Amino acid sequence: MIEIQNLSKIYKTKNGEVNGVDNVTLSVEKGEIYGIVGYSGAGKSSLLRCINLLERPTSGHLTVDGVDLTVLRGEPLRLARLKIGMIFQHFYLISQKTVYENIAFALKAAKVPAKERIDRVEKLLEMVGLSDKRDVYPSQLSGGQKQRVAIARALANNPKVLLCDEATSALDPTTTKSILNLLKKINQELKITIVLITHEMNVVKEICNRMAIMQEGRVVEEGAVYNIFASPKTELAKEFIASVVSYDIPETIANSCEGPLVKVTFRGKVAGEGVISDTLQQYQVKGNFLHGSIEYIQDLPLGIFVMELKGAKEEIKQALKYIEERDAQVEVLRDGV
Ligand SMILES: Nc1ncnc2c1ncn2[C@@H]1O[C@H](COP(=O)(O)OP(=O)(O)OP(=O)(O)O)[C@@H](O)[C@H]1O
Repeated sequence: MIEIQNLSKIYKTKNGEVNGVDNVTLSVEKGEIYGIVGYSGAGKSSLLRCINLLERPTSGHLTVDGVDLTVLRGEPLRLARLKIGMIFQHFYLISQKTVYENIAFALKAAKVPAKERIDRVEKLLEMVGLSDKRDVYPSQLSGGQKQRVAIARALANNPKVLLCDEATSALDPTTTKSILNLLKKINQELKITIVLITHEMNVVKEICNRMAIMQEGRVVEEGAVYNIFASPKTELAKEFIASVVSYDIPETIANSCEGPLVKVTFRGKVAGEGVISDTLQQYQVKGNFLHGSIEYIQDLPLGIFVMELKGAKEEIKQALKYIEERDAQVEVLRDGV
């Protein structure tokens, strides 16, 4: 649905050139929810804004639904942009207009006849769960409700793609969850492809299928969210994952361990097969659990356990071999003393 090839965005400032996006290549498939994460200044907004040409890329290629947007200008570009909705952290609703008028405004701009507008706005309000707020002004709404109005407005012209710029960053955790559920519903029911940028890894874990991690304008890691959580390659990916699930053992605890410290990772249904208890039953080994959890990413379990193993060296070796044979990943974090 979105093909980005060698895309760069260079800003010219008084103090010289700044590389907002540096030679990024990635593709977003039709119907997926794609997350782009990175710290402040990584280039997320610049990249997102290039997708609908709010920023014109300095070089590179960009197609959305088969259309090369970079060659369009004027009316053809305006029409192509109608197929790309966008929502923002700070909603950007028109304060002097009611909820109804805010949404109808997007339809009016697209020259939808007045009669059709009424029906369409009613449907959109129902979709985002705000039919009862039709005639109130934005100042009378909570942050979550304002974002729902912004989502309805972004969907007004039946876009194929929805771009979300830190859409939940100004919301509390409960409201964030409800907005993420709404985005999931929109993705599934309306088959809209979603690209979101965020600095919160839990947002990506909650709803994205695939993701890219950006740093200094470049994509440093990319792939299925599950795979990145299960085996991150870069230090940056590990840092972002640690902000959601951390398996660090305090130094004092690690130092008091005599046996080897191992991290065992179970992917998918293996997580529920009781591999560790089978191992401890079959071998003369004791396991001292120091950390452990089963996370659910896109409803697929990912189990990670850190434990100290106690027993004879050979017996521990055999036990670890057995765990690996049962399709789990074993990483020895520290040898025993
Ligand atoms: N209009 C602009 N003019 C000059 N430099 C810019 C402009 N917009 C962004 N930049 C620079 O481009 C780089 C990437 O910024 P960008 O806003 O895309 O990052 P970000 O990851 O979205 O960060 P944040 O989460 O803080 O918004 C930064 O160094 C920033 O200072």
